[in-house]
Amino acid sequence: MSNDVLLSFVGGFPDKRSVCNNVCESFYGVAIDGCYRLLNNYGNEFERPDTGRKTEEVDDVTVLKNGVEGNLCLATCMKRNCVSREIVESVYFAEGIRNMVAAEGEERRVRYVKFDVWRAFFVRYGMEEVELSMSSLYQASTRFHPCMESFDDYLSELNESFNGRCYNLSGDKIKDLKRLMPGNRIMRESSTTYASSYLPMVAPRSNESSIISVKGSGRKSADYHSFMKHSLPVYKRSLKAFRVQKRSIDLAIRAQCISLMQALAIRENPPIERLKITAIGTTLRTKMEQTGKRLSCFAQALNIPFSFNTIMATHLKDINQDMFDITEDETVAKITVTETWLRKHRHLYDGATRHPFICSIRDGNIDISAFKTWLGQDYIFVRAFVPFVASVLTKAYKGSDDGNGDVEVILGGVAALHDEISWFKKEAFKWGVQLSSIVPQKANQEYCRFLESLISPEVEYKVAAVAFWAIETIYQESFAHCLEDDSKTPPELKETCQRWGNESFGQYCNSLRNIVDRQLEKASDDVITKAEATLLRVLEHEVDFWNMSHGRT
Ligand SMILES: Cc1ncc(CN)c(N)n1
Repeated sequence: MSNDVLLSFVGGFPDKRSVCNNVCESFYGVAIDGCYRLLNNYGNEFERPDTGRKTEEVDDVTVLKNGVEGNLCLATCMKRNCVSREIVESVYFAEGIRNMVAAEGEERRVRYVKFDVWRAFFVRYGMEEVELSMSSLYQASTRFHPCMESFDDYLSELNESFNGRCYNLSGDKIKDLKRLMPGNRIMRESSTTYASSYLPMVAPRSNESSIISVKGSGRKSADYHSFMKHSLPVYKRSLKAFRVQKRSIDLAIRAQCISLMQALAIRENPPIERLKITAIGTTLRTKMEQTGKRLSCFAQALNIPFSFNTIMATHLKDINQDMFDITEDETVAKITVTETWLRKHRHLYDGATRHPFICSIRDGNIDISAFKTWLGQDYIFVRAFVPFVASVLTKAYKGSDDGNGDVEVILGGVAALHDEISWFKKEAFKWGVQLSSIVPQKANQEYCRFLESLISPEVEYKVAAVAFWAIETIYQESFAHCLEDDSKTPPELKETCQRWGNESFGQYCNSLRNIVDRQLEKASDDVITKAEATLLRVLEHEVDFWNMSHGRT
C-alpha cells in the first residue's frame, strides 16, 4: 500500500483527537487526497490561502517509496462516514499507517527529505509559512519542560543549536511567553502532560529567522539533546520519533486518561471517589510506571483521588481477573475485540442494522413489493451461505483447539440453515414469489462472490468466523428492532422478524461472538487487521443488500 503514498503528515493535538486519529486522518488526507490537503491539522502555523484552512504543527512528514500522485480526493468523493471510505482507509492504507506508527528498524520504509524539500512541498500545495503563534511557542515551552530546567534554558538551547539563526525572539515576546508560563510546578506538569504526548522539535529555516514548525515527537530528553546537535538528523530523528510503538503505551494511556480525568474533575454529581487505572502490558514496565507517575501528578493537580497499577504478562491472553487489585464492590470489564470494532464502526454498523428498509418494516410502512424482492433475493443468498458456513465449520474443525465447542456452535448454524431454506420456500409460496425465476441482482451477486472468496482455504478460520458472526448478527439486530414494543411491524411480517429477531437466535449470535473474541485474543496483528476489514466488507454488503431490496440500486 505504501507504494501508493507519496507523502504524509501527522499533526494535530492529542487533546482534540486521539493520536491515532491524527496519524491516520492526516495520513489519508495526504495519501489518498491527490490535492494533498491537510485534513486534520489544527491551528495557524501553515495557512492555506485558498481555503483559509489552517494547520498547526505539521508534526511529521514521511515520504514513502514510489509515490503516485493520484487524483482521487478522498475528502470530496467519499463522505467521512461512507463505508467505502472506511474500507479504503482500513484496508488499503492500513499497512502504510502501520508503517508509519508502528514499524521499527528495517521494517520501516521511509525516505528522508531535506528541509527545503519539505518547505517546497508546502509551497507547492498552497501552504504559506507564517510566524509561530504565541500559543504554539507556549505549547512548545511546556513540552520541553521535562528536560529543561527553565524556559530560559530552553530558549538559549534553541539559539545555540541553530546559531541564533532561527529562533530570534525579541525581548518582548520572551516576556510574554514567560508570563504565560504557569509558575506552579504541578500545573506545569499537568499542562506538560496534557500537551506532551509529543515533545516538540524546532527546525530551522536556513537563512531566516522564524521557526517553521514545531515538531511533535514523544522522545525523551536525552534524545532531544542529541537531536539539537545535528540539524539534518532532525529530520531523520523526527521520522523515527513518531513511531509510536514504544511510546504508544504512554501516548495511548495519557491521551485517554487525561481527557477522562478532566471530565471527572468537573463532574459534580456523583463526585468521583477514586480513579483506578491499571495499565496492562507485555513489555516496557518502566515506561508504564513513568506514565503512572505523570498521571498521578495530573490527578493530584485536579484533586482526583487516584491510583495507578501496572500489570505485566507474557501474553495478553494470560491476563485474568485475579491479577487486578479489585475489591468486592468492583468488577473488571473487559473490552473485547468485537466490542472495540463495534464502537469504532458504530455508524456503519447502525447503517446496516437500522437501514431504511428495516425501519420501514418497523414503522409499518414497508412497500410489500420491496419485501418480496428481499424475500426472493435472500433465498438465493441463503443458498450461497450454506457452503460458506460449511467451510467455516471445516476450518473450525481443522484450525481451532476446540476445547471450547466452536464446532458444535457452528454445526448448529449449518443445521438451522436447512430449516431456513424450507421457510423461504414456504414464505415465497405465501407471497406468490416464484423462487425458480428469481435472478440474483448485482448487490446479491457481489455478496455471494464475497462469500465464495471467504471459502478459500487461504482465508483463516478467525477471519471467516468474523464474517459469519457479523452476517448473522446484523440480521438478528435488524429484525429484533422490528419486534420492539413500540414497533408497528405489520402482523403478516412478524413471523419473518421472529425468525432472526428471536432471543434464541440472539444467544446463538452471542456464542458466535464469543468464538470470534476468543479466537482473536490469540491472533496476530495481521489477522486482526484482515478480520476487521472483513467485518467492514460484510457491513457494506449488508447495506447494499438492503438498498437493493428497497429499490435503491
Ligand atoms: C443478506 C443476508 N444477511 C444475513 C442473513 C442471515 N443469515 C441473511 N439471511 N441474508
